[in-house]
Amino acid sequence: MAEVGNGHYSSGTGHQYDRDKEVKAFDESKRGVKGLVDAGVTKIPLFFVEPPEVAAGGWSSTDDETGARLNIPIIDLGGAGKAGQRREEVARMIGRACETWGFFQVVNHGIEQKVLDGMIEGGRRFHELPGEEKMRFYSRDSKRKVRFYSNYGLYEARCANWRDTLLLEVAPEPLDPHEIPLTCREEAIECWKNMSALGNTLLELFSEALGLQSSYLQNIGCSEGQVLLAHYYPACPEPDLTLGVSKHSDPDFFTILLQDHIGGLQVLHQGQWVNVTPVNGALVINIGDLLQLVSNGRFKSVEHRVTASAVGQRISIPCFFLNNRFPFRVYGPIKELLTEDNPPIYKDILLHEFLSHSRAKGLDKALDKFKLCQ
Ligand SMILES: O=C(O)CCC(=O)C(=O)O
Ligand SMILES: [Fe+2]
Repeated sequence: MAEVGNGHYSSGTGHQYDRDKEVKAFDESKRGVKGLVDAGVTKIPLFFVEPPEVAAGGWSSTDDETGARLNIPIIDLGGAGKAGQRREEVARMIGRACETWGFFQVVNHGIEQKVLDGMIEGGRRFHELPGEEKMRFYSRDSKRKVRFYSNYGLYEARCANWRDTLLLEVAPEPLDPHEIPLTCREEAIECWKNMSALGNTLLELFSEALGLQSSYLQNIGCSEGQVLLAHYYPACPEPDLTLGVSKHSDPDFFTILLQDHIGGLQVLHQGQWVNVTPVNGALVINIGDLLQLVSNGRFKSVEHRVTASAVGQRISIPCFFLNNRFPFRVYGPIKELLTEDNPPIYKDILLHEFLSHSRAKGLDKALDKFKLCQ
């Protein structure tokens, strides 16, 4: 079996494969994975090939021990407003979902369907622009608040993913709307405003579920920074050999994710990959590493991945709640949550320490390094 992901690779045919050179050429084409598909590739480049035990074709299970299909919880936010009748009940349900799954879907979240559909279509229009037009947004410079790229960490990752991304850093500093590509400008602004409001409601519910004042998590800056992405997963000619996103947990406080009807997102639950089945109009919410940290491990930042598919294209729109513009902010387990029976399990850490470790680790779980007892 061929060995991949260690710089130089010697294929079964005996010729030398220069991985670094291929990766660089791919990056410098500035056309992303969509560019490969448009060029008509029928075999994926080797730097996309996951080891066989990792690729999606190798393992997937979605049933519990009774054979019933496992699913992440779906929570109805109707009546969960500030003075709503279901507020307490919903906070409890959310708390349970965050403790057990780290993932749930919400319906009746108050964001109009046309805003969601508009953003999916806006994302699609951007990624389906002619290559030359998209190229001018192509960048890996994290100082740029608007950038198109394929594979965050392309050069560091063991293996590339079958996916392109448009990134918009919408907060904490206001993003000049003129910087956003015209093909999705209005849609992105509308989507972000709505997701930002929903994010604040969720933070209140998370705070209440933890037994804290409603505004606690907002007050410590959990919704200060927001990054809106439009991922594009082209159809893949060899979907069993690669992934749309490798297994990872999100390095933020939490994520709101809009996905289209294609599917492919999977959550690692009790050792099994569970499909996050698309529900029309629903949004997927997941806890990130930083909420796991501040909740002292009570809320779980759960690993997930996206499979590649022969059908497509799939579009997803995550909004990450993370502020990487205040690198010297310190986060650690919230003191009010600690007792003799619940001592801190993590250190207090500087945001930039955590983020640079998380970046260096690529897409693996970074929080473990900051445990007090290793
Ligand atoms: O596209 C998806 O469904 C998930 C993407 C994801 O996990 C991420 O961007 O961190
Ligand atoms: Fe993720």
